[in-house]
Amino acid sequence: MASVSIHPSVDGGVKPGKTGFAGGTLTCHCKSNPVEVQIGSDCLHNHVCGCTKCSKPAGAAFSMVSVVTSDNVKVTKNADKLAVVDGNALIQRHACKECGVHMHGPVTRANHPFTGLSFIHTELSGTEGFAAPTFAAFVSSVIEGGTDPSKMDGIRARLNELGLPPYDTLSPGLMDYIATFTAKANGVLK
Ligand SMILES: N[C@@H](CCC(=O)N[C@@H](CSCO)C(=O)NCC(=O)O)C(=O)O
Ligand SMILES: [Zn+2]
Ligand SMILES: [Zn+2]
Repeated sequence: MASVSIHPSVDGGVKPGKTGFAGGTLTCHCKSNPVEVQIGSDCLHNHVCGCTKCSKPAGAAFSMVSVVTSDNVKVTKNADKLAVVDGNALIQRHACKECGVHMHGPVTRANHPFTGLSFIHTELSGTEGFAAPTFAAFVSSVIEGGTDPSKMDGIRARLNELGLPPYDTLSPGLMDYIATFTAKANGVLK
């Protein structure tokens, strides 16, 4: 079963984060003049994501992605190498123009439940300690990325084995958070 590569950071088992971890520096894959992004806090809601938009390491079926508040994200080196992948997307993924790695993805859209958060890939940090992923999101979306549908049972079984419950959107907690935000915005809930 371990033959399915979910993501290199979890394929050998999910490693727990360090309590009180205060952040680290994310570095892109360029051999010279890499982009550096300082993260000033631990991450929240870390998960593996099967969607086609998040950047996945070569050979991996999933990305690993989490959020921090955007005030905890600072591009400290080679900011000129960054470009927004899709200006129309909710998550403004800033990728290195040379190596293609997604370095940070702020959400700035008005009146969205994720506004003020930035999506990051903590495996780009040389320092271990960021909070571990706790679930798998957009699992069925790996088919959109080219995975044979016949592999889905094995992929979901492997995710369960790793302790990453598979969902086809976000986790129930995050979906409830989004629905609560929408209900309040519509005046249905106080
Ligand atoms: N089936 C689509 C799903 C893409 C999608 O909605 N991705 C989510 C999760 S990304 C991290 O959890 C999302 O919120 N996207 C917003 C955005 O990408 O701006 C597919 O696979 O493409
Ligand atoms: Zn790069
Ligand atoms: Zn995604």
